[in-house]
Amino acid sequence: MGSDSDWPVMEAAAQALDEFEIPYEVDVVSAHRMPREMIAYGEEAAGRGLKAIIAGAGGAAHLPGMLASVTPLPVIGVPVPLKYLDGMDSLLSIVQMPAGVPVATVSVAGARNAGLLAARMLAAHDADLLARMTEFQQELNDQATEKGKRLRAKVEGAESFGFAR
Ligand SMILES: Nc1c(C(=O)O)ncn1[C@@H]1O[C@H](COP(=O)(O)O)[C@@H](O)[C@H]1O
Repeated sequence: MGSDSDWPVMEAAAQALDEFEIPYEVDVVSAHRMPREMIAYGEEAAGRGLKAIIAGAGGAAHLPGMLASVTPLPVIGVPVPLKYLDGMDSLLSIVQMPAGVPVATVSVAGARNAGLLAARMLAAHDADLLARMTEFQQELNDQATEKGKRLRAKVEGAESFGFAR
């Protein structure tokens, strides 16, 4: 991430990876403030065995795109909302990449989905992880079904006491 101040948002990516027991590293690598280190980080990532990079940054968020330009690994960008502009600045600077240099951009503050997307990328080549991802999706399905059931019971219960829908 561009700064340690992004961690409260980015932590959700780490939590998602924890849930799938995927090892990861966390670091501050700013394109603006430490350009040489950022280039070295990107250039060395694949050789060090990393499989994907989740890059979160706020404001004029050049980090995800710059990393994508120096690594062949998939890069997932997380727009981090700051005090002004509600994250629109970060979203637009991450999502509007020129053709040839892709960054998979998640929603503003969508770090959990960034973690889950990285897990899916790894799962494409890992049968066990793929099975766990399928199980996870089934749990989401079951939870949504349960929510519908609870809501129907509540509304139908209210009606039987004479409340309007
Ligand atoms: N967008 C970038 C980059 C970059 O893109 O290289 N480096 C830092 N930042 C962002 O600046 C914001 C404020 O950082 P500070 O809280 O350290 O002042 C953070 O959201 C960071 O991601």
